[in-house]
Amino acid sequence: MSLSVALTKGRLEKKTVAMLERMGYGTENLKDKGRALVFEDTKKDIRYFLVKSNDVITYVNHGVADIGVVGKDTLMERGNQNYELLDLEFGKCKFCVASLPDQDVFQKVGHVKIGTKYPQVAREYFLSRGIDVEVIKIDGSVELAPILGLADGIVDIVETGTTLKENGLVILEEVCEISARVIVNKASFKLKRNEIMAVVRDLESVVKEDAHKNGFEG
Ligand SMILES: Nc1ncnc2c1ncn2[C@@H]1O[C@H](COP(=O)(O)OP(=O)(O)OP(=O)(O)O)[C@@H](O)[C@H]1O
Ligand SMILES: O=P(O)(O)OC[C@H]1O[C@H](OP(=O)(O)OP(=O)(O)O)[C@H](O)[C@@H]1O
Repeated sequence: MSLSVALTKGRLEKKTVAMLERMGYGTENLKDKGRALVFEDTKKDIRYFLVKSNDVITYVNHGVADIGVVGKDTLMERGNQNYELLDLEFGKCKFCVASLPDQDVFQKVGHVKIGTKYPQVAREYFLSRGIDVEVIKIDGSVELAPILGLADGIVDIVETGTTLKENGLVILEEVCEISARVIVNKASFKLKRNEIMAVVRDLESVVKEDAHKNGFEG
């Protein structure tokens, strides 16, 4: 049975395609893509869609894609109704709470205002800390919010730390680690278990090879 796979375009795209290539899959169409959005694997009975991260989850939720590759950040924000079968160990970054150095939101009396692209994650984190929070949804350049006084602090993704540093913000707490994950629609997993597991095992063998190379194993 053929498989449909939704891939996150943008930051995760290159590494995902490189991984498929190392698995011996036919990635020519994905690499030479022009403006196309659907790509047939030239060796396997698989078609790929390249979409934004939130849409990966939507396509997998609806079973239009059997498998999805998406960041843990997006899964945490949306909530996951699919199986999360594998950590691909790339696209690594962290969710952090940050602020200006003299505005530690964890020391503030009364409610704190947090600017973020991830309102659900921010709300849950502050509630778990027993802090009364007002979350302000921002679509980008989140670091501006405390600088301009829109919020006391932010919850955002930190990779190298450069954006925080260049804007004079500091990390107050690390919320959790993020990386790219493989999700599978539950009904698809019943109907196409063998085909899906073959892909997941191929992905896993590349992940393990890298872990071995990096000296994290054996
Ligand atoms: N420095 C980083 N900033 C943001 N995301 C990162 C970073 N490093 C890795 N990632 C991962 O890459 C995924 C895709 O990020 P990308 O910026 O391409 O798309 P996006 O978050 O949907 O943003 P946009 O709305 O601008 O398309 C994120 O969901 C996250 O898992
Ligand atoms: O720690 P760093 O390596 O500096 O990366 C983190 C930055 O990258 C992301 O922003 P993005 O580039 O997606 O732009 P955006 O602000 O428009 O979301 C994220 O929201 C941080 O601002």
